[in-house]
Amino acid sequence: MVSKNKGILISVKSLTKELGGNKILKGITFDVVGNEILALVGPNGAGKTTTIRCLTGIYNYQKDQIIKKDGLTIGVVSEKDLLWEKETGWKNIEIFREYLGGKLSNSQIESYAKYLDISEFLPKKVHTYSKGTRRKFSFVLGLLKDPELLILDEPMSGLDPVSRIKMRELIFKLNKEGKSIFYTSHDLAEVEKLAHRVMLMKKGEIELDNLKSDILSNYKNMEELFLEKVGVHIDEENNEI
Ligand SMILES: Nc1ncnc2c1ncn2[C@@H]1O[C@H](COP(=O)(O)OP(=O)(O)OP(=O)(O)O)[C@@H](O)[C@H]1O
Repeated sequence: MVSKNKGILISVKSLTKELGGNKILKGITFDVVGNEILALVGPNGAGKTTTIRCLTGIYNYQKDQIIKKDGLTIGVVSEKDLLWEKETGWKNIEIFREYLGGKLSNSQIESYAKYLDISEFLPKKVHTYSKGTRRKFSFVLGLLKDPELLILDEPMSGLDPVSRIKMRELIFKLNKEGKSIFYTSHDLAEVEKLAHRVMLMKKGEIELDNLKSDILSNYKNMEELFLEKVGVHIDEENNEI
């Protein structure tokens, strides 16, 4: 059923995180709202994965810095594919279902796998999967709980162009069905196509948080915004390396 709920799913308030004695997140504040595709972009090392690790509970945080809606179900696709290598795809599904709980039936899983062209791999052991197949398989695992919110860390990295288009269409479909998506990406053209709202993070701070439509009324494209916000000027005619 399509939910029109635009309420707040996660409220992040002045979130800080220190790792190895360095302040990685410097008091970031934002909301993840219902029925939205929210993209988090930013240079390498900005703190995107750290933010996701806090949201998904891999890193601890102060209770009042992240407040989740009661009963919120979250499906996660981490930056690294965390899979049982010596087991088959189906066995992985069984294990994750047991540990995380899962609502999806095997036939629903099959249909996602078929759409992403990986159903032939489900009976095979995970260590035989290519990088792209792993990514797609991890995405299917993220759907196991039929979650209200999907948190995806670079879900399309390593995917070929057709697979990217398919995953984008699948994310659109999941969003139309009522799911919210919070994801990180370095592919600004992709973000321009997929996201409703964009947050740009730099050195552990949120530099910009705006609707894509508003951004594109002020900038030629996401790349222009990104370069301005990270403070890079590229002279394309006299570009020296
Ligand atoms: N366990 C750790 N100990 C110390 N520093 C860490 C640790 N994990 C990450 N960092 C540092 O935290 C900063 C943010 O890292 P993070 O992985 O969140 O960035 P990111 O925006 O996801 O980068 P990328 O785009 O490269 O994936 C980096 O400077 C990184 O070196």
